[in-house]
Amino acid sequence: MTGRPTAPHAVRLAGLRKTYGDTVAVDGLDLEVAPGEIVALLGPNGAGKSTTVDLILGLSRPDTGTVAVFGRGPRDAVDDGLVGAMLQDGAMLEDATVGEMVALFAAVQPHPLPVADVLARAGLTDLANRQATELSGGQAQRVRFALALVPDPDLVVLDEPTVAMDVATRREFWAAMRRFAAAGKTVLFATHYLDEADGFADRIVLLRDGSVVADGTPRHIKSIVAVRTVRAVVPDLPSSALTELFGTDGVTVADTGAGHEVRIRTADGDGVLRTLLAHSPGAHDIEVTGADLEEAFVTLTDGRTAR
Ligand SMILES: Nc1ncnc2c1ncn2[C@@H]1O[C@H](COP(=O)(O)OP(=O)(O)OP(=O)(O)O)[C@@H](O)[C@H]1O
Repeated sequence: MTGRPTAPHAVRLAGLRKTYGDTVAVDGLDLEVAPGEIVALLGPNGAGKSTTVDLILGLSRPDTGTVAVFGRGPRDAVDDGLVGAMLQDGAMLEDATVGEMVALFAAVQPHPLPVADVLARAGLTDLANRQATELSGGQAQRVRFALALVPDPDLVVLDEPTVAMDVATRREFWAAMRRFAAAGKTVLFATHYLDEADGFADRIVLLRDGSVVADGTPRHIKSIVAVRTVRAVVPDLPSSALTELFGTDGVTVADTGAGHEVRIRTADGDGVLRTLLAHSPGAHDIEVTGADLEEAFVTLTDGRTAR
């Protein structure tokens, strides 16, 4: 099949399972990504992100379940130039410049973007004549990004795209991705970086042990766990009373001289605040802060943190 897709889903995974020996890398994964969505696959080491990416790109086959990319098999979608991929370990060609590498890849695509255009979009115009093997880690990542753009794809799939990029390069990279997505394209990226998922994706799929444990906007993920931190200085209660009221789990008490500074992590910020003020009317410097994605992630993955 050729031509631009009209399928309702950019990616559709159904009942996907992939094992390596005794290791279940992907465990009954169902996922639908609509055209135009920007989706982050977020999870700790070994959650199954790279395996899922490989299955979507047709680089490996599932034990059971199905993968459809714009309604086609993943290999067909790639061959038709619908998918651009940026993998963690894409090798650089020996004896080729950056420009030559991009041109070589463009030559085998059904509807490539012009090479100069790709180089400009990836911020590589000034590096076009550099040997591909003589690039810094961050520059090599930009070449991988350029190769993902070459097919003029409708979907890009990125596995940990900003590893090895410094802060400025990372910012430029996401700006380029935003321009790509603004044209109505679909982006699916795997990441450990909570701030990137939060800042760039409009949907986060949180994976653990090969399954989806949460799926929604960053705001939704945070609302599921509704973690709040209540902080206050309590001048009129001993720390034993604070422990009696709030327990020790998620509670820290520090002696400040002018009283105790207490921090309480809770799903019920309002309730904790009411109890605190009922027992300590003199409590002051009170702060209630909402969950950030890091906290949501830790809670949803049973305390296991990203990298
Ligand atoms: N080729 C392989 N052979 C054996 N086991 C594998 C292979 N690829 C992945 N695994 C195992 O499958 C599980 C999922 O790995 P995967 O690389 O998909 O996770 P990930 O979320 O991408 O992790 P990371 O963030 O560390 O890249 C892990 O337990 C991993 O050790």
